[in-house]
Amino acid sequence: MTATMQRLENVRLATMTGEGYGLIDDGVIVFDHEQIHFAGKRNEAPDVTAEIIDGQGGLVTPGLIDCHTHLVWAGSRADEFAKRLHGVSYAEIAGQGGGIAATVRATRAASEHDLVKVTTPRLQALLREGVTTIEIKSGYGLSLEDERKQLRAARQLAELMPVSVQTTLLAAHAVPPEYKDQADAYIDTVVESIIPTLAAEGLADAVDAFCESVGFTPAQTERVFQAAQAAGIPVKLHAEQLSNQHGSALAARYQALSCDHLEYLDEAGVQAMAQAGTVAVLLPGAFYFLRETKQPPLQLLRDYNVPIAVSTDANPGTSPILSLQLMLQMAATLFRMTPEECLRGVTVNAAQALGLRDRGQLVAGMRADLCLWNVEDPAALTYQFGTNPLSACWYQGSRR
Ligand SMILES: O=C(O)CC[C@@H]1NC(=O)NC1=O
Ligand SMILES: [Fe+3]
Repeated sequence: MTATMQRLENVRLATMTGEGYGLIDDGVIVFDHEQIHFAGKRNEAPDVTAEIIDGQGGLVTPGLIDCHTHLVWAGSRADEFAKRLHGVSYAEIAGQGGGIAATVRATRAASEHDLVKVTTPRLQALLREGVTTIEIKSGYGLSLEDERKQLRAARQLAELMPVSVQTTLLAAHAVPPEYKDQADAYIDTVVESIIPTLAAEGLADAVDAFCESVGFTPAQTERVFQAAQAAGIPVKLHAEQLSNQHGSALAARYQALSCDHLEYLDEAGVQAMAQAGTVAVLLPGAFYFLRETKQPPLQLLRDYNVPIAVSTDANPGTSPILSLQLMLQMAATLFRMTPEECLRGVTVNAAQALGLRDRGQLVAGMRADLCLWNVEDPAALTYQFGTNPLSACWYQGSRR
């Protein structure tokens, strides 16, 4: 134990251990910059010299984890949003050079510094709501130089702000304009150059792909997985978002950390994910923004004990949403997840979706990333939105 020991008391702990909240009333949590040293009942707490913090009867959870974002991008698609509401179709907008291509053009034109600058307020919005770990994907560069630029910007944000960033290389997000109608040739570049080069530079903690009728085929996706495997990097997948490409079963064969979206996931895919220990990441923001109607198979995921995470999918096209607390509410209201499942979805299960075992629960030995909330019932974190009940947040034992 160190001189900077802190003892947060007079709180209720949502440890996120076991199946539900793992609640402990009249709790105490003892921590420093290195780790949590004790989380449990006051009468079992160690007698150590520490700075005492009165939690005033609030609720303590692990720091929140947003495990699926495209947070680094330049430009805006607000104009497309307006056009759609004026009756212009997606196809017309794409034909006018809109969609992901518009964000690719703007991101390619931005410098690494520009990307850090425009992403900072987005990240600040998420930190204000208690996010202490975030995953940030590339995927708007679609060339070695521009994918590198996005991932370097993501790494810089972790240096500049009190948050842990996991990067994901999503070069297989879309076919860039210079490879129009040559998807296989672009995948050649992705697997032969972009993945091995950026893996060697330590810029990618995971590799992802968009396996979809409007994205890449399962065969092209598998080539991406094989390149990631050769580079020793785990994979995840945008899967079954708009149709059933059986991408989840493919990802499970590569022990994917997670499969994400999953509105069109079938039982074979659920079974494969369960056997591989792959996490299901549900993205209610994109479901809502696209006015999707096909629900992810929540009961099947429960029946097969597939861990379920929830995330913002923050991106300029299908989920321009910078509130993880709103995702808790939407996951409950739109997908009918229970409040316990929702909170587990942004803590312990979100950590597993990123392959992280040192966070997401209030357990001795884990990181001291903590949120103190001005609520009594943990369900209030899922029930309400538009108000931020966060009283205090500690990142690696330091109050933010
Ligand atoms: O429209 C965008 O900018 C990204 C869309 C986003 N990417 C993906 O693979 N699925 C999505 O919903
Ligand atoms: Fe996404």
